[in-house]
Amino acid sequence: MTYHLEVWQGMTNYRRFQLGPIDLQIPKGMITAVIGRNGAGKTTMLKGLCGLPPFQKGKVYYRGVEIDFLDPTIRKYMTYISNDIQMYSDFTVNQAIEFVASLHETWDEDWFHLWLTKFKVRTDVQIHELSKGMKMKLNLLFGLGHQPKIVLLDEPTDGLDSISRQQFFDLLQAYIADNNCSIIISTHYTKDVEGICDHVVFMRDGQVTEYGEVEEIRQNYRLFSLPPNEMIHEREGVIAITTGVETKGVVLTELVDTLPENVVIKKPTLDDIFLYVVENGGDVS
Ligand SMILES: Nc1ncnc2c1ncn2[C@@H]1O[C@H](COP(=O)(O)OP(=O)(O)OP(=O)(O)O)[C@@H](O)[C@H]1O
Repeated sequence: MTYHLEVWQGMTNYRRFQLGPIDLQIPKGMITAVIGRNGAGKTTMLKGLCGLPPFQKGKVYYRGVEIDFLDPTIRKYMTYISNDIQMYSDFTVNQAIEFVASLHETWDEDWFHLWLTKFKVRTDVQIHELSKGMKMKLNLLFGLGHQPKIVLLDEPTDGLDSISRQQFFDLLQAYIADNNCSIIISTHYTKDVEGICDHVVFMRDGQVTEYGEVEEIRQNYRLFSLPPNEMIHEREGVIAITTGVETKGVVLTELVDTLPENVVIKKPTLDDIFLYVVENGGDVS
């Protein structure tokens, strides 16, 4: 299978931080969430994938062909959308639209205005007069207006209220359905992307600790809980945290039968897997 976007042995070294080596395959027509705590290396990896800047070592492929990050035409099919919005602050929204549209041959005027109207962004005001949420929505539309095939979004919903967040994801789902593209979203807030993403990449300390289809990963584990006085011994495949209220943890699905009979078993959410496996256990398998 040829994946839409692939990285082999991607590495970046800063003075106090090493990212990778990372191997990843990103499928087409899906949303992939990159989840990790602050400083895990999400931004460094997203930027490496689109060459802003490229990984210091390793190769990135688009539809099976190695990307040459010195080639400016990659900007036609790839976009990196940061949530650090400092754009054209004194322009009116209309002036900014005219400017951004002029930068792209493939700018889709109808699509852009459809979503501008849905998002109710005023166009006659200066950008600095817009609320943070409106700026973030406009920023997203600016990033997608030329209809790129690889969309990298760095913590796109940080600071958005729940309705704006929903609108944001509605747009992304409509976009992916129309464009058959790949969307990669980084976040440190798992609940944000639960139910939205099809694939997930968990990161910790500059490394990818787990990745794959969300449903498959959820099937690999079970969440268990016990009264707090019933301790459970952690061992390979079993991670538990005891609080005053209960002992709770995750277990590899194939080891469920080895737990005490009175455990309550549930299917874990992505958030459970992030908390127990990625952040606490590191590696249960
Ligand atoms: N240009 C740089 N020079 C030196 N160190 C850097 C540089 N950029 C990032 N780092 C370091 O690399 C590490 C990973 O940063 P990165 O921004 O990739 O993490 P992140 O997971 O996106 O974090 P956050 O969720 O806080 O945005 C951090 O320790 C950061 O200080």
